[in-house]
Amino acid sequence: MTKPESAWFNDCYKSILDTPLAHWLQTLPAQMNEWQKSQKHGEFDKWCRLLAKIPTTTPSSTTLVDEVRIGSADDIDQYTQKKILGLLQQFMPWRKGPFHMHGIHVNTEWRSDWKWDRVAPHISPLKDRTVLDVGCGSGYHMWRMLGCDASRVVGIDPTQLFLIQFQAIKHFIADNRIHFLPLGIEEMQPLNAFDTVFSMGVLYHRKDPIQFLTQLKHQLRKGGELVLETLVVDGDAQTVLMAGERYAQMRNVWFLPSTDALTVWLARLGFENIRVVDKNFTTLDEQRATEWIEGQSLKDFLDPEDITRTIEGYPAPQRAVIVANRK
Ligand SMILES: Nc1ncnc2c1ncn2[C@@H]1O[C@H](C[S@+](CC[C@H]([NH3+])C(=O)[O-])CC(=O)[O-])[C@@H](O)[C@H]1O
Repeated sequence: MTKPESAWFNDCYKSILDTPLAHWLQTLPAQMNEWQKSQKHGEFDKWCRLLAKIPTTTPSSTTLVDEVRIGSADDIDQYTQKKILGLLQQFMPWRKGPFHMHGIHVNTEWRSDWKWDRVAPHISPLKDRTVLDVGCGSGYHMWRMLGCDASRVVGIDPTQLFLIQFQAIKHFIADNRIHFLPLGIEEMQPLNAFDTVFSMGVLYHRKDPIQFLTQLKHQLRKGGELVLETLVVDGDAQTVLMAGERYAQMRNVWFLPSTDALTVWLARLGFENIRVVDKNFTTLDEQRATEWIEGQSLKDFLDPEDITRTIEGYPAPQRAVIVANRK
């Protein structure tokens, strides 16, 4: 029997035939076959069996424009709603959202819609653009990109539970313009093809941020737009914070540049028209513990005496959005 992920990947291949991404087919199918053979998470097949149990419904409406909302509670009976809820709970922790499905509110750790509201006014209209979201998490922002009429949205993220969360949402929205591939950016061939590349919340997780930005550039066509969102610190063009073992309890945080330093990096790497369009301290309302995650959230990672500092004594999380074009 065909594995569910084979069907997902095949749909993706079909949807990029005869598009500016067609040359990806030179490497992608072999790479995903290899992934299936040797990289699948121990729980992956179990998650797929749970996914297959999600009832098929006929949503009365779907909106992706101001929020991600699929159908209403009235479209289904209470038993079906409980069944969907129970299955979605199996895919916890749900970090990026929120999602509304048939009256179920997946109240995620993050209000990712607030980030989108800070980003969206400053970018080129996505209508008819081919878009890549690097480090897409559950795919929340991908749905919002589709809501802006992008012609194709591809998300990559190596965390396999997020692929499952994405497919759980896609179960309710059959749309062949949107695909998630369980890859890290470093595994992608340089496609030089996307009109817009988003990378939100990833740069600080990369040990070599210069290489990372170069990899993002090589996914864009000439003139294409990079939308970069990352943790920053105050300071001049020479200021970059390298955290110690942990930053706000996260182990895998490397470089937090100032926006001026980031602008220098981008200019040196061959970007132009570089604009810092937003800067914002993450609030305790935007990232908080809910019933959809197990464990702690931002409040527990800040100094209880002074929330302008992390528990380790660094400046509290401040995020910037930078938009630039590939020369
Ligand atoms: N090498 C890699 N290549 C691609 N993705 C990666 C890599 N390494 C880690 N990730 C993925 O990058 C995402 C970062 S979260 C941002 C989500 C969304 N964009 C958001 O803006 O809310 C931010 C955070 O929670 O700190 C995770 O989903 C990782 O699996």
